[in-house]
Amino acid sequence: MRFDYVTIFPEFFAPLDLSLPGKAAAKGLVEFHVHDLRAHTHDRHRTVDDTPYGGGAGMVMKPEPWGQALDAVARDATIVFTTPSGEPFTQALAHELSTHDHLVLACGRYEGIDQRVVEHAATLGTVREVSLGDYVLNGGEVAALAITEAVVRLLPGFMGNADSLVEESHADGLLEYPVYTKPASWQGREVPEVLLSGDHARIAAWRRAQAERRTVERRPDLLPATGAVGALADLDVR
Ligand SMILES: Oc1ccccc1-c1ccno1
Repeated sequence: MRFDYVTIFPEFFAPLDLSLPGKAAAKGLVEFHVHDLRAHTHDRHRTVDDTPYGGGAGMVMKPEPWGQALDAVARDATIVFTTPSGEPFTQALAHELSTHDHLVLACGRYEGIDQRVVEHAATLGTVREVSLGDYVLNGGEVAALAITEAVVRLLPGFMGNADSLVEESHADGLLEYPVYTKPASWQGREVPEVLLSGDHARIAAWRRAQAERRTVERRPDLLPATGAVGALADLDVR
């Protein structure tokens, strides 16, 4: 799987050589290519932005550098524009993107990228406008790194123990249950007895109930998708 990044801050992607993405690259599972948008400017000041038509505060990213950059790297790719006005990035979308061979992460700044760039990108490949969440960042680079990590860890052969992917939060539409490890007693706080019982059926039931309770308490918006609403009436999380 190939990832291309178009950004005015290429140094933002230095962490890709570290940790999980770095190991995936070393395993030959992925390759990362970072492109400086300013390499596609032709004026002395390497200009990438200008004032918005229609007025308003801030600056808009000019179409010409983006058009040239995407023409160079994005043909037949899935082009992901990270933007606060995009579709929510979810575990389901991470899974979907992990099945694509070539992702181009287009990292906007300022008040955004001229909309005609998105239209042009759709003539090159498949366009997705994706938001990390309902908040505002200074640019799309942080979102691009988060999307990269969420996608790369789903690639076959990447996670040493693929079983761990099954029980993660959102893997089954629920939040993850609470986890414990040694010591069994810490500062007078005990590990729930059920987890020490060796009764795997009871442990599984307790974990499911805990995951459902957490989801009801913290993310009720997820419940219709899981069909777990009916089971919540008789939750037994002792
Ligand atoms: O706030 C942003 C600014 C630029 C590019 C992306 C974002 C963003 C915010 C949330 N997800 O993406």
